[in-house]
Amino acid sequence: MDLGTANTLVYVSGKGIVLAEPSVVAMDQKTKMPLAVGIEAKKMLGRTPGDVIALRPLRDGVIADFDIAEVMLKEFIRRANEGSNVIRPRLVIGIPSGVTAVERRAVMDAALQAGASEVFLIDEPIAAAIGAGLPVGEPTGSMIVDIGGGTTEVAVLSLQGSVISESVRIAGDELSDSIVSYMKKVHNLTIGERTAEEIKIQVGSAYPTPEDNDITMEVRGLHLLSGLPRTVTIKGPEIRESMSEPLSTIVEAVKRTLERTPPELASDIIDRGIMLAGGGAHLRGIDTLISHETGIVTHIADDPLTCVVLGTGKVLEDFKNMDRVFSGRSRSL
Ligand SMILES: Nc1ncnc2c1ncn2[C@@H]1O[C@H](COP(=O)(O)OP(=O)(O)OP(=O)(O)O)[C@@H](O)[C@H]1O
Repeated sequence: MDLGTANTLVYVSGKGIVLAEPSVVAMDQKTKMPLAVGIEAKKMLGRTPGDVIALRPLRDGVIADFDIAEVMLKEFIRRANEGSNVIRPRLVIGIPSGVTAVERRAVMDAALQAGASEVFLIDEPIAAAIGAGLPVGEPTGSMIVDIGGGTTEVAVLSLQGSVISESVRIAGDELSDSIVSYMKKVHNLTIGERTAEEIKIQVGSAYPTPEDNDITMEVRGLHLLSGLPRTVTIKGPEIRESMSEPLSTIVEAVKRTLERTPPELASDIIDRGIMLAGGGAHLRGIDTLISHETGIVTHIADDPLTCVVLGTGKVLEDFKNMDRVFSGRSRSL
């Protein structure tokens, strides 16, 4: 399972990826009953009546609301397990490398309470690198940059382990938040997080291109001064500019990791290049920006959003040979 801030994906041994849903739960505030989990709940974000709330139980890659996370995990495990005769499955979960022991424990406890028989944790950068097809098991350096919703994970890996790694709690969510602030400050327009994400995906970019100025989008929101709905047309370059701060934090994390990399592994990375994974790798021009700032060729994984779950899946399928990759393990029930 890739238990992500933005999306949760589940891979079942022998079947492949069986579930990919937003990490969102809609609850009835009065009865405390879940009304929807996943895609249906995401549609409700920012659009709920008074007694319904749509929540994201994870923030910055870690569990922010334990009870809601448990509800979500229970439902996803149920859906992934439908039609199978396994009652309490064994679970491998990818989590950010920078989390504390308490945060790791919270993930294991939530998964056990949600129905898992045993839980293994794997650091997301290792899972992402395995999923992206990097030769993680060999004595050669590979660099992975996984830009998710809540965290950006940068790691240099060799022999199934992470030699140097850095996890910053700045990723796709902060890029969207910067757009919300920019729209408020410059266009006097209040927009929700879903609209900001749409802007980021449709017109956002990390590096200038000649066609940038032609990319426009009509954005609807509430005008701050009149208090009424208003439509504003925005252009690519202003949105890129609005995201410059979180983008430079991501680039700095990559540079710092490179500076700390032992020379032999650095030479492997120059040969192989940097691999980008996570939904943020889809941001237009992010590969060019990182390549320009580091001087190292940067590739985007084939399907960045599925790298972590594919990596956990490969570990699950080859459990005996991959036991060194786990960073945590619960006692079996
Ligand atoms: N085309 C796109 N352009 C820019 N950003 C995108 C695009 N598609 C998805 N994203 C962003 O990718 C992020 C989600 O990525 P992903 O599913 O890898 O994160 P996650 O695993 O849930 O998060 P984390 O690993 O931090 O817990 C979101 O912020 C989303 O807005």
